[in-house]
Amino acid sequence: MYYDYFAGGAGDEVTLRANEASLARLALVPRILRGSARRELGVTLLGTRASMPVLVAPTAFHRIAAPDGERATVRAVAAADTIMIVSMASTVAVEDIAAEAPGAKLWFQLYIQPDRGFTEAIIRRAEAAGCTALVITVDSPALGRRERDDRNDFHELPDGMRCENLRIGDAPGDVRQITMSPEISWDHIAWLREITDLPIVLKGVLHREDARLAAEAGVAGLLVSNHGGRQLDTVPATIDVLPEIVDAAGGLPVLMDGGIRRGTDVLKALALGASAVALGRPVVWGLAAEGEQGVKGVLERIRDEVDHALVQCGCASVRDLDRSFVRCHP
Ligand SMILES: Cc1cc2nc3c(=O)[nH]c(=O)nc-3n(C[C@H](O)[C@H](O)[C@H](O)COP(=O)(O)O)c2cc1C
Ligand SMILES: CCCCCCC(=O)C(=O)O
Repeated sequence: MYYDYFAGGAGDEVTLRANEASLARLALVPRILRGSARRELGVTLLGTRASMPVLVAPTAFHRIAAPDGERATVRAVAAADTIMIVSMASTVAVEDIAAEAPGAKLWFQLYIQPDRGFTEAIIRRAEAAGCTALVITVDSPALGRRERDDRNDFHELPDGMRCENLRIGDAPGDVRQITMSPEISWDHIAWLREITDLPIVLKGVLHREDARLAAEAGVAGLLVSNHGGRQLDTVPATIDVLPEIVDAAGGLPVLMDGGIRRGTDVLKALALGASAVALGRPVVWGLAAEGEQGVKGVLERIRDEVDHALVQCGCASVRDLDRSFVRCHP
């Protein structure tokens, strides 16, 4: 049941499969004879330095995967010196995640709740915990139809686990439910810009017109995402829309997630204009297999693969990549 929750997607899982399949269809075209002994993998995103262009995407309910849950994840992410986007649906409170690894680089993912006062209170908690950006998930006006969860009747967390960022009191049951609201609009983004100084990233952008509107709305960045194929099934693979979103975004930093499994996938996304990518399920698999060590293993393996793919492509830095490094297989 829990494996299905983490692994699964919406509907027939067409988009879930497409994310990896579209990346696999692209070929890398390396350059030669550009001698350089060392590679620079680091990137600066919205003022936060990450040691590599690979972030940890927000994923819910880590305590289902490992007893320590998000505490183990954040220790591993801090050791890797990259950014963890803490899910609003984490099973450890954002304050406790921050306290577990002082200095960890945290961004906070938010589902805007219909109750603006409650939404604002959550943002204040994220700010006070030291999160340096807000990632607003905008692909969820309703929860995706996840048929694996329906078949397994998985609709509640196990006893003793809650979405701790929605707690409103000390009793075990004093926790609100997350509402995915169809009423969220651009007005809410304007309101968020009024109430917080944190840079805002919109997560779940797939349409180029929305990229243009987002730039107009004054957000700081975009995350091209289809929620790992878990929201509307049959939407495009993220890598397939990335270039047109980059072109429409008016110079905003554009991140991407969905199907990134190898260093070569990271290079393809960067070559097509992403400033960085984020990993969802691979982090959960590392956590479930070996807790903190498992997440460290996933992050160090992908760092090594990015470095190896860069040297093979004749690049000294992730900034050397451009669209000429990628072709679609005939
Ligand atoms: C188990 C699971 C839980 C997720 N929880 C959240 C969440 O709480 N908030 C959110 O914005 N996205 C959530 N996502 C989507 C991820 O942030 C990300 O977009 C996706 O996993 C990337 O695809 P990948 O798993 O192929 O790497 C979740 C994804 C998975 C697999
Ligand atoms: C109604 C609670 C949903 C939790 C959100 C987790 C999530 O985004 C996911 O993809 O699962």
